[in-house]
Amino acid sequence: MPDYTALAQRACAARAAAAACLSRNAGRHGGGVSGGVRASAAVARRRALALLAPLRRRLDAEDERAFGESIDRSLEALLPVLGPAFGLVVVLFGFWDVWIDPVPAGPTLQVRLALVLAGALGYGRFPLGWTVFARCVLVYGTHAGAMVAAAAMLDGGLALALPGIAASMFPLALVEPRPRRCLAAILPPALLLAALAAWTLPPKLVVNSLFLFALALALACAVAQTQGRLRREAFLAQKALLHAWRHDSLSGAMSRSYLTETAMRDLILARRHGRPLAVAMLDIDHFKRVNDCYGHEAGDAAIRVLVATCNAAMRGSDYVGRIGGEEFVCVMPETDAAEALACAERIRALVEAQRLPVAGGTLRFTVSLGVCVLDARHPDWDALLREADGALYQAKSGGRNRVVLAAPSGPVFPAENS
Ligand SMILES: Nc1nc2c(ncn2[C@@H]2O[C@H](COP(=O)(O)OP(=O)(O)OP(=O)(O)O)[C@@H](O)[C@H]2O)c(=O)[nH]1
Repeated sequence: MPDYTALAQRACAARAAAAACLSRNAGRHGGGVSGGVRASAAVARRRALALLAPLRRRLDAEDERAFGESIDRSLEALLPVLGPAFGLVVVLFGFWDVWIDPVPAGPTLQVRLALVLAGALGYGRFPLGWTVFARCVLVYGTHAGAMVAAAAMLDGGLALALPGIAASMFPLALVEPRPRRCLAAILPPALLLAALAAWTLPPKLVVNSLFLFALALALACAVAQTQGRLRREAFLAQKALLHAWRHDSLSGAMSRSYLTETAMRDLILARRHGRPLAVAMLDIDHFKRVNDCYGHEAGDAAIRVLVATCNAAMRGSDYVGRIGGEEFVCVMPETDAAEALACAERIRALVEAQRLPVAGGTLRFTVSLGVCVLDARHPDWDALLREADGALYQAKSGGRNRVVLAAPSGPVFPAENS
């Protein structure tokens, strides 16, 4: 029976300690009214952040890095197309200069051409070799800068060209959805615009132009933010799909298709470099009995334990995949027959030593393994697997709970208690 009096006394003491701590903090931060104002500001900030949460889709650090790399890859592919298209538009706007004011149209065309040519260095990876983001800043900065500078050379041209200059921010916001980076690219031509507007336009027009530009900038940032959120969601969905395709949902082992794809690549590499590669095909012994005696949940638990055991017994570069109900294949690159047999025996012994608490008792089970090492007799992955399957069949028919090497004179590891 709990001592309720003692519990109540402890609760009162805890409340008093918390109140003392709060009043100490209030004193430290100015206390009184200003402490209260600060607390409500913090609450308001928390509420605002909660409201904005759907817009601020956050990924963990690893996903954010992979997401950034995917954005960089798409930028890398788009820059050689969008960059020259933007450059062409900037140069063709020379006709607009002629229409607005033919006198300075020659010099404005020279400015446009010079800046576009300078920016063209960033269209491809060469000759600068900069990161794609740095090249994006160079291309956008010079091209938008050319529009700003040429418009400023015309009488009242900056105010007239403002919609065109502002519109150029939106394609950027679509291809670079990370708002800070987007802003970093927009900032240099925006500062140029502010400086030249202040210099060439009457004060009212300066205020008007800057206000409209700020409005367009805010909209472009909102586009980048929304685009970023949508693309992050698409990135996560794609990652989940890929994971589901690559892994068995029950055991976490590789799926059959992903295992085959990965193993075929390793097999080609092993053959090319003359390196050894071994596979072990394994199958739980009398698994039907496990299911019948302890139920399917216990059978599922045995499958998960088997995969965890394989992963624990193998090197980090080895991998295991599920190719059937209770049939698995371990692939061991850079592994010769002796090492593969030792690893397979380790798996067999570890599984045999397991005691799995399940409903209705403690489950013990064993596995049989057929090991095969890649050699000239195996033209492809299927041939290697066929031979490992043959060795597994021998292990089963030889009494189960054992390892057999797929070679006529290959060593066999009989189980101690089989
Ligand atoms: N619990 C569970 N059972 C499965 C799963 N996949 C296949 N099985 C069962 O695995 C059993 C396979 O039995 P068999 O192919 O007859 O082989 P076995 O009883 O292991 O006998 P041997 O392989 O000859 O030792 C069947 O009863 C399947 O229902 C699974 O994901 N979970």
